[in-house]
Amino acid sequence: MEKTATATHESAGPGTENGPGDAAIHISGLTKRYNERVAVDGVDLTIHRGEVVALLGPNGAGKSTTVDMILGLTRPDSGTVTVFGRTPTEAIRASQVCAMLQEGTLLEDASVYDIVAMVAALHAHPMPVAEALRRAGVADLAKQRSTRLSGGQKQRVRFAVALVGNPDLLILDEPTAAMDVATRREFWESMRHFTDEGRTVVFATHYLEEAEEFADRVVLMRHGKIVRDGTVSQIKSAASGRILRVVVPGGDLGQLLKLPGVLDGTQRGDRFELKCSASDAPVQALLAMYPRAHDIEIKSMGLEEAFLLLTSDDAKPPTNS
Ligand SMILES: Nc1ncnc2c1ncn2[C@@H]1O[C@H](COP(=O)(O)OP(=O)(O)OP(=O)(O)O)[C@@H](O)[C@H]1O
Repeated sequence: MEKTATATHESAGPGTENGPGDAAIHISGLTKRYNERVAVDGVDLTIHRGEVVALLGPNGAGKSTTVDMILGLTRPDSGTVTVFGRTPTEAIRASQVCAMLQEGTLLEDASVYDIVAMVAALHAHPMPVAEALRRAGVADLAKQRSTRLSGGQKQRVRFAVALVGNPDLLILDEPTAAMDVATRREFWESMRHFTDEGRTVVFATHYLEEAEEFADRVVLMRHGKIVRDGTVSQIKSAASGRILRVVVPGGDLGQLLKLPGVLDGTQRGDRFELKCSASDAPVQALLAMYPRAHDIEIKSMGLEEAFLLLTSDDAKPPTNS
């Protein structure tokens, strides 16, 4: 059976106004160690109702462990998690949260319809099975056995399983990992419909474009800690650098990397792409050293460059979080 977590549309439970009970998720000092390895390291995070939040970070950053603790599937070593003001277990018992996790097998030899219907029966206020199938784009697969589904189809069935509980909060761990481009687009369209209804969604992803397009807020993790938390544009501006593209006849990457304000770079023949600080110094120094440099193009960092910069081991710790 699919690993799911669920709850009802009842009141938020205990908690003060604008406090833990008011939030969809409230995390304080959350820490999890595996032997000597700290997977999640003192995370504080509040996610408000109606927010769509992307958890981003390189492999091993602690995203899945955080998600598992939000769902009560992993017990923290220290710190607390509340979901709508309750413990994760209470929220799950009360059926307010549903999840779509990375692994989790679908019941073998049952039809897609039966799988989703069985999960619906576990919930207090499920949505009609046909609606969950339609929203997840698997209505035409209703009679198929799960063993005969492709990886992307299985992911969509997992999505139907998560949706059928009709949750206020949906948690997704790399939901589109096995989907092709068209399926991914359909998935996010369906998700947009879901969030338009004012529900809260938290998703872990490696796809920066998904975070950019669908998240109100991006929480960037590295080595078990939150290194940035803000809107996509805030994250981009936190990595306040520039990308400098330039043709330098006879240029030498080693020399260019020594110029003031040049952080990193690549070379293809005479073409260079340099990651620079936001000041004018790198360009001035470049032209002083190579007056024949031409075709200079300067642009702000995109989310991908910001992500790489902020999650690299050389990244400076954030000053505002
Ligand atoms: N059950 C476990 N036993 C031992 N170590 C674990 C376990 N689960 C996670 N870890 C370790 O904890 C760290 C965080 O892992 P986690 O899976 O949370 O990261 P992630 O950001 O979700 O990575 P990915 O993007 O690769 O899924 C990693 O170093 C991982 O090896």
